[in-house]
Amino acid sequence: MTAPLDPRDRLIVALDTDIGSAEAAVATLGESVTFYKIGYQLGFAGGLALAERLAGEGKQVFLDFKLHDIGNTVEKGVASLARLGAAFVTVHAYPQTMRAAVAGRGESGLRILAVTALTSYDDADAAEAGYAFPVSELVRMRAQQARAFGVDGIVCSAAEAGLVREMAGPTVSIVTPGIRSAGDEVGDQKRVVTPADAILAGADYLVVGRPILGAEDPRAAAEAIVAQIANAL
Ligand SMILES: O=C(O)c1cc(=O)[nH]c(=O)n1[C@@H]1O[C@H](COP(=O)(O)O)[C@@H](O)[C@H]1O
Repeated sequence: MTAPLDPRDRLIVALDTDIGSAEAAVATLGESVTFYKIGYQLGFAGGLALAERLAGEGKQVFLDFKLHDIGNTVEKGVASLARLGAAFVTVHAYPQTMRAAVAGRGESGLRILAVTALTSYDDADAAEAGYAFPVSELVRMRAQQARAFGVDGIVCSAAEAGLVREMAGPTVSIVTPGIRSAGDEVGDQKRVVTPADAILAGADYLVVGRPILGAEDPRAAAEAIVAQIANAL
């Protein structure tokens, strides 16, 4: 297991918002959050500078760009991202892409996370995308390949965390979005799990966006999730 010991460091808050709201959220969340995710919405609108600033201030940063392209482009792109000081970057879990990303990160310290099957997909969505087997099979196959290519972590639903641990081995980080507490709006997520159940299933990190940023008191919402993580450990 590579998981950090402090329950607080296992919560990754997804800053899916504009730059002004992201800066306000970071100020409001203060010491309650140590790890932030910057994806398409913020990354393409000033978020890279914020990523560098947060990393410089001692926060952990996860760049969620879900890269997928020809090997040369992925390798060079990851090498460029490695200079920003982030802890994680996502790529889609295709063999060429995973190999290239691992080559591109080199010894930089940036860790490659392979996205197996998006948490907004269920078996019907997988069938619509042309897969003749259930989502869990896709996750199983991709986790096994990720291990073979030396990928550092796996993104999946916590519903598959046990399966991923079995396939990907003891040292890979398991990162789980699709986290919802009882009563939360599910939105477009389909494979959702509560914070406590995600930890009990073996997740190392929980990615949470709207349930925190959309809460009346985001700091209290973050603290409540950290408490649920701590209780489940
Ligand atoms: O790579 C991700 O972070 C990711 C993978 C996945 O399968 N599902 C998923 O929801 N995510 C991201 O996790 C975050 C979840 O946000 P909320 O649904 O608002 O909690 C979003 O930023 C998604 O882009």
